[in-house]
Amino acid sequence: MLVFPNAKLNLGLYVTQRRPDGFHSLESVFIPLPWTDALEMLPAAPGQPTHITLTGHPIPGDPATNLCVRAYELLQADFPQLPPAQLYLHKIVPIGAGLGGGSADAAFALKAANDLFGLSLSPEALESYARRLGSDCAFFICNQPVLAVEKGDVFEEINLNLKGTACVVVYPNLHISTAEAYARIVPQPPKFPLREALAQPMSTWRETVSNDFETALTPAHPVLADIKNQLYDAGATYASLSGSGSAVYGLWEKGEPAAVAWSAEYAVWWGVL
Ligand SMILES: C[C@@](CO)(OP(=O)(O)O)[C@H](O)COP(=O)(O)OP(=O)(O)OC[C@H]1O[C@@H](n2ccc(N)nc2=O)[C@H](O)[C@@H]1O
Ligand SMILES: Nc1ncnc2c1ncn2[C@@H]1O[C@H](COP(=O)(O)OP(=O)(O)O)[C@@H](O)[C@H]1O
Repeated sequence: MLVFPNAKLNLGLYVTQRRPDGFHSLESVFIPLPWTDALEMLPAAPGQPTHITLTGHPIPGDPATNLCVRAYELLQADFPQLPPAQLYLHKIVPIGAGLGGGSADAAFALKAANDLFGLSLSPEALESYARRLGSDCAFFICNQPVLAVEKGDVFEEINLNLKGTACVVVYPNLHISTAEAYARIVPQPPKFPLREALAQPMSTWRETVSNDFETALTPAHPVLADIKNQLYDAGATYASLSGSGSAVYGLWEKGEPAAVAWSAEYAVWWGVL
């Protein structure tokens, strides 16, 4: 079974509270971004253990602890009938970019195992496995725009239609660890409630929708502000850091992005949402 785990963008991100478990409560709207990896899952050859073959961007860490393998093993613990699996992951989405790529791979591995081996798990059951793998992993089970609260793993519906919006995402080849990014934040309530702000025309978001990580990380990484300014110069209606960075995106409510000569060291995706 071949699936294409997609990235996500955060529209607004407010870190509101430090929780007793050391994690943080947040408020953010997650939307799917059609920048994808490719993940294939099939039963392993007879006598072979579960194994992952990795191509594309190198992924830090031991392949045996790759999030796709961990997702599969989590299901195997509850469904001993699952055979060893052979996984192939071609990594395209930048890592440590605030695009949730690793979480997407894990969520799509859960969904692929469910379909391939007929486990008949509901979306809610898959979400509870996903929550055990990462805070933003559960989003990728239903993979539609939501207002995320708590640890980013509890969702409220939001009426937001960005279909047809042009989008440019720029990753400046800067790996920012999510844990370190959270450590730089002083939690506080949002200045403008996110749901209400996003209900207004996109042209107002520049003044009302922000990302606490962008404020905290830009002084140490001025390249983030440079990219954002270039996106606005190219006509973006709204531009922001995604998640804990370092990818910065622009959205065009109408029209097309003007051409920008991005550094050859950057990874750039553009398309329509
Ligand atoms: C910041 C966000 C916003 O969408 O996205 P990314 O920038 O990673 O894409 C997410 O909260 C990232 O979620 P995820 O990447 O799944 O984080 P996890 O693996 O669960 O946690 C990594 C580390 O981030 C911190 N963490 C994460 C989530 C949260 N609500 N509070 C936290 O304090 C903890 O220090 C944790 O050890
Ligand atoms: N399949 C995977 N793809 C990406 N990262 C993975 C994967 N499996 C494990 N990881 C680990 O997860 C970390 C965070 O990855 P990622 O989800 O891309 O970050 P972010 O959500 O900040 O963009 C990486 O540094 C890597 O060590």
